[in-house]
Amino acid sequence: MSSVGQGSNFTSIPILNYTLLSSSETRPVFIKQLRNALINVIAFLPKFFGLPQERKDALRMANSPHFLGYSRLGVEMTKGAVDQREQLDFATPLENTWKLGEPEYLRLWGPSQWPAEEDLPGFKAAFLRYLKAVESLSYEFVGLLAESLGLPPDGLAQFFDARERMQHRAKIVKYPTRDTVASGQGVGPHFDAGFLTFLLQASDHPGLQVQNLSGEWIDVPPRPYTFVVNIGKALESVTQGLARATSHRVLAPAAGTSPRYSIPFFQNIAQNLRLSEHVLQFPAEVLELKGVRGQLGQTDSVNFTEYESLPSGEVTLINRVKALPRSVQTIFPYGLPVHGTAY
Ligand SMILES: O=C(O)CCC(=O)C(=O)O
Ligand SMILES: [Fe+2]
Repeated sequence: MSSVGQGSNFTSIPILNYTLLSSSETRPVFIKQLRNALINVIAFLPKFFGLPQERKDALRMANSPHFLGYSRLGVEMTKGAVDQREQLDFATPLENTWKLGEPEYLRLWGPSQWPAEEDLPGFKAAFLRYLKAVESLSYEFVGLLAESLGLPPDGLAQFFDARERMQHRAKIVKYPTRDTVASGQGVGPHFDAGFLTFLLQASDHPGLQVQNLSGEWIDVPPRPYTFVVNIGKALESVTQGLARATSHRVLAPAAGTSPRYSIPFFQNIAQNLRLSEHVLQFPAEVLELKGVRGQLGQTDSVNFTEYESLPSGEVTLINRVKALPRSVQTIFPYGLPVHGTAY
């Protein structure tokens, strides 16, 4: 498993071997289960995207107030420009408990739309296993991260509700080649929302890039059975910038090659937090590391800047509204619930 970000600037992506952290007998078992889960889900990607268009459209995101479902090529936008990708968003299992009068952002978590069993036997079961394994890894990582920043192992636990009341999101993504799409923007420059993203590059394609501390774009080549771990904007905020959010993008695969596939898992934080009310006390020697890093270059990504001022769930809703304007028109026919700064 690999990770971006380190004390000094980077021009290639550092690799972190999670298995070296094994201290108990259970970890190797967990790692084996995780690897099996990865192998099982990768095989479904061309199968799902190869379904007849009407079978995929039956799961359209506009059916879901939770923004979970299928988005056709050309409906999603980043920084106001169309992304050239097709995707199915789903999430860890959770019933929605929103009631009329409560904030709209509490509608964001709820059940997924899964492909019909007769269309793709085993799809739902394989992805539910995958979600469980990566969710568990993500919580372990948060504990390690807290320790690495000089906090107690549970020092970041206040940003999560009880596990059974949390929902984390994932999706499967297909990037067609430049032969068939209108631009080279697979997905434009952006930050992810919450704490950590575990991104599985599920085919052997270049295209993913991250911005280093000087603002240069660095390739992140896929390595079999590794995750790219992105730092989300909420984690940057609660760590007072010690962990800098990963600015990243995907370039469409070259003409004459084949489609690229990926599976990001986005670790959410609780929905009703105002991060400005949760100021962590880091040891002075850890805070000093920011000075060692020196002046940071500009990033091209501009989203999720509202964490300081708005409830965390609202920040996510603003992003969904900006990124998926067409789905929003159907989900909120009487007008948009929130208007964030334009990006
Ligand atoms: O497909 C990828 O490799 C990256 C996807 C991504 O950054 C996202 O959907 O947030
Ligand atoms: Fe991303």
